[in-house]
Amino acid sequence: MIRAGLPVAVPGMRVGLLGGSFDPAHEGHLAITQAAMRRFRLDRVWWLVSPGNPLKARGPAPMPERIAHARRLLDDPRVVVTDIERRLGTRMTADTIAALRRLYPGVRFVWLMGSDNLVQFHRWDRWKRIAAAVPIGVLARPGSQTAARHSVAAQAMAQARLPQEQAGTLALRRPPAWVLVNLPMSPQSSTALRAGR
Ligand SMILES: Nc1ncnc2c1ncn2[C@@H]1O[C@H](COP(=O)(O)OP(=O)(O)OP(=O)(O)O)[C@@H](O)[C@H]1O
Ligand SMILES: O=C(O)c1ccc[n+]([C@@H]2O[C@H](COP(=O)([O-])O)[C@@H](O)[C@H]2O)c1
Repeated sequence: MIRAGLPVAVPGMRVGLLGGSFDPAHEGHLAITQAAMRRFRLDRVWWLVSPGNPLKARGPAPMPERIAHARRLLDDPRVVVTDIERRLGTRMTADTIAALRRLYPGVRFVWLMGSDNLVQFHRWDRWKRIAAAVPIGVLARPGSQTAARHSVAAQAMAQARLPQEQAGTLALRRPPAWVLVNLPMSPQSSTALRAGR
């Protein structure tokens, strides 16, 4: 599939989707991206730089600034920084995923998130539809693993959880399917960077 301004992917390719504000991008994003590629056997990871998280009151820095910084930080041609949500006009993840599945038939998408996001995943718009549409790879983030394991979404999706040893099959699983993997964790956050810490 080739459409101006959108990343290229061919059927069968395994593509991880890391949505985020990236305000700014940091070592934590790099660490989970590398871990996701390795553990979930992904061919690519797309950083979906969000026009604005629907649950965050504060508006982020301008998109071109966030994208330029993310690209400067990256040194891996398998990772693509994209403003695809702005181009598609989607803001809710459920809509973004539906649009991507239409645009890229046969591509194996996996939604990626830090474990802090699993804690509040049940508050996302149509979260069950997201879980029914794509496998989900959750990456441990300091301070949130226990809450993530006991979260509303984790409990509701308990039957669909894979053991870590099967993480490599995630992209080929019929959703709902999810796994929480441990990794050498990064304490970095955009909030801390914005505060100059
Ligand atoms: N250090 C980290 N470890 C694990 N996951 C992370 C880490 N930093 C960010 N993530 C994950 O990356 C995705 C995008 O995160 P985001 O761009 O909001 O960064 P953030 O550091 O969480 O920002 P903020 O501090 O502004 O909330 C989310 O799924 C988040 O859980
Ligand atoms: O769709 C939703 O309701 C929704 C609610 C909260 C967060 N998200 C998405 O989750 C991703 C991580 O957001 P953030 O701001 O924590 O980086 C990003 O792609 C957001 O658009 C999506």
